[in-house]
Amino acid sequence: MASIFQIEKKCPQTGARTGFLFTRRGVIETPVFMPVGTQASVKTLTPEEVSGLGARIILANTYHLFLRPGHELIARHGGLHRFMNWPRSILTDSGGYQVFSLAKLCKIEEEGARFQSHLDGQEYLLTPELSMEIQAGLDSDIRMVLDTCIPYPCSYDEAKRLTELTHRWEKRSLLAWQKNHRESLVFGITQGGMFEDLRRYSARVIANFDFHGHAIGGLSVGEPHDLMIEMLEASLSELPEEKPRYLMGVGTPQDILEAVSRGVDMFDCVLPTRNARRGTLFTSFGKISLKQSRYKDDERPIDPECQCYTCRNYSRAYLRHLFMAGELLVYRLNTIHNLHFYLCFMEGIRDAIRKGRFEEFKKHYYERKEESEC
Ligand SMILES: O=c1nc[nH]c2cc3[nH]c(NCCN4CCCCC4)nc3cc12
Repeated sequence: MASIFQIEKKCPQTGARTGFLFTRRGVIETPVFMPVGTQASVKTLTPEEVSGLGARIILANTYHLFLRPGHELIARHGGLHRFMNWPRSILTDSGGYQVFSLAKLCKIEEEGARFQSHLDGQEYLLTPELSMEIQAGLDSDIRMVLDTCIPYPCSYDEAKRLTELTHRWEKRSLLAWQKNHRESLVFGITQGGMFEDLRRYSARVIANFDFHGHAIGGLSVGEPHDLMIEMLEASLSELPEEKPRYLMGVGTPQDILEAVSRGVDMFDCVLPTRNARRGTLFTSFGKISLKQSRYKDDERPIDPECQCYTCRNYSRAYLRHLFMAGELLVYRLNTIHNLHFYLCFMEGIRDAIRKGRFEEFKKHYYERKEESEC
């Protein structure tokens, strides 16, 4: 498989590295955070605003778009890029996790995941082949194999059974992709539950298929932070360094920093966008919530060190007023700020690695993280 990933600089003290990921719709600097655009929209922002914040790849969900408006409609309208006016790269998750976390009465069978739509209760069978067909209709640039996301907690035997089923689904996914999807990239997903031996086993099996990149799945599913890191390390230890590693659904700035230190290149998480709509804002000194009355009369920006449009033009008092009044503008202003924070955080990580100062960057982050709120 042609190399679609080029490592630029490695941190001598940790596993952190910068690199470039090449899709047919552009070059992506890594480590990268992918804003989540589940239903063909990064909620409350236009594609121009998302691009203007520096995003070069977003995530969309196969499960949601299959159920509504349907991948065939989107295909008739020229594919997802045309449909949502986003010309840059799109990664589509395959639906396994959403079926596990959203659908009703989900039954995992050898053939696929049988579930009832959370929208209207209609029954579907999502197979590896159908998942690839949907992602082809969406015409996404990076397509994820169909996997089962193993719940937490889960017994060893059940985790082993679901991991081996996932491996069979991934083989079928890859065969389906090889048949008529070669214009895109295809990533495998490791599982293994919270068992170190299964994590290593799954990573070895997935690494032996011929994927462009490897995702670490089944984490950030409610497990303690330390267990997530332990399972991440076990998975990474068996994945080839020369291919991109993608930690699915992660995460907080701290989780991202710890995962970058261990050699993860790609991230996605709803936190910046979802928290924005809940009035929770990320800052260089921790998080603040507009629900707190202390901001009622506070003329300062969310974060005095932030240069985003929101921080250059609006006060905490104004944003809190909008939030308490239910004014829709606040969802946009908060999302602009939180996505700017995450994308700037990633640029800071890349810059620090390139300058050989990643350890210093990490130390500075932890020093500031618990600063008393300003
Ligand atoms: O194992 C997975 N396979 C396919 N997609 C996934 C997506 C995932 N997303 C997460 N976690 C998302 C956690 N997120 C944190 C912020 C609040 C909402 C939930 N784990 C995942 C595992 C998988």
